[in-house]
Amino acid sequence: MSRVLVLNCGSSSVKYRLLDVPRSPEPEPVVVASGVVERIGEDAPGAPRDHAEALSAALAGLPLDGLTAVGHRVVHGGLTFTAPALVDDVVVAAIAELVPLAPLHNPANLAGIEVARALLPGVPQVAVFDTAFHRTLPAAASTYAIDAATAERFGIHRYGFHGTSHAIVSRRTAALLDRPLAEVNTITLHLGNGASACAVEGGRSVATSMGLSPLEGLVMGTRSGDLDPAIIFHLHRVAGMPIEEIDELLNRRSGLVGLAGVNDMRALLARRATGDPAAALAFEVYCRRIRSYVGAYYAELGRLDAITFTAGVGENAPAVRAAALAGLDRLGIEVDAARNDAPERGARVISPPDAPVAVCVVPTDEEWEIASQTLGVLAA
Ligand SMILES: Nc1ncnc2c1ncn2[C@@H]1O[C@H](COP(=O)(O)OP(=O)(O)O)[C@@H](O)[C@H]1O
Ligand SMILES: CC(=O)OP(=O)(O)O
Ligand SMILES: [Mg+2]
Repeated sequence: MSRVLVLNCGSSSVKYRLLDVPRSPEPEPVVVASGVVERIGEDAPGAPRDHAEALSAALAGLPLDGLTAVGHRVVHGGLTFTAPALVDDVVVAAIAELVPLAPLHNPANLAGIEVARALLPGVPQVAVFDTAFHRTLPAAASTYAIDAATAERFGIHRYGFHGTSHAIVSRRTAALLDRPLAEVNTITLHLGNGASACAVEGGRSVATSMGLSPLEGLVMGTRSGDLDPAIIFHLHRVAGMPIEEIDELLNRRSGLVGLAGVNDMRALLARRATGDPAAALAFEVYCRRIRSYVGAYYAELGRLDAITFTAGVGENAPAVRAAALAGLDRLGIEVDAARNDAPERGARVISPPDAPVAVCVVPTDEEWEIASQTLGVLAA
């Protein structure tokens, strides 16, 4: 039995989960404790001042005796990290060097690592990167068509994110269909606050919608996803917006919140149900973008066995699943209304029985994937 603490440190929150993992062959982890400390750095009574205070609060009272390891979610591993890494000073320095590529995410991840090292001396710490799963992208998929020397010099490259989720969800899709992973081609749709699509060919990521940063691709709660880069020049030159303000606009005031004033899909669906035209349009833009990626990745894969929805929206919003895949029956993609609307929670198929493409809902479990990769590093 191993006990692993998984930490996902965001800019204003720390999510933690303590897992007991029995020995193989088929380890089913037991969640000992889990929770979230929010509002870090907010100027409010009771809000933790910084990550150190938040993490101390989270760890207080947890049964950490005999802890085997701490697994950290680190969003950006650049090209440096193709696999999870045992944390030492060299790894910390390498993650710090990647901060300019993920200014919203990596500093918080790094703070979590530093604080956990200080609070839990002697416990091995492992960094598990969102980007690592996508290091299998073929060059043609990871290369932006800009001046090659400039791209090389400044690390302009499609890195991809949500890799732990796309990895575990594509594996669980193959298991759900009772087929070997190596034979299954899947499009995984991770629709949470951040959202990304991934084409997975026999377990390997071959295309993904997030790129240099987690801003590209699908429409998200507060992020725009894809847009014409000239919009940025226009806002700068014509609207006179400083670059920092445009960054903030596209990352925090766009997507669903920009279009309809709410970033939460539940709130958006409630507004749409009242006939709010802005909410209806935001929903259409959100679902249409997903459909475009499904079409593109189907073409990329050539043969498609499954489309899998996951994360908060993907697992819980039948209306999004139905609308995103509407009109694709000529491609063998169909959603069965009764199956889609059934209030089930586990991994399940929602397409009609003999459909050529299995449409699935598979709950993600990034924490379990991080714990399992963490133990993998220690075993290596
Ligand atoms: N029952 C539901 N119906 C529709 N959307 C939901 C439901 N439950 C959660 N969501 C949405 O899931 C999103 C959060 O997804 P989650 O995967 O938890 O995000 P995070 O990226 O923070 O891990 C929110 O937009 C929320 O509205
Ligand atoms: C990379 C990313 O977008 O992460 P999240 O969905 O947690 O914001
Ligand atoms: Mg998430």
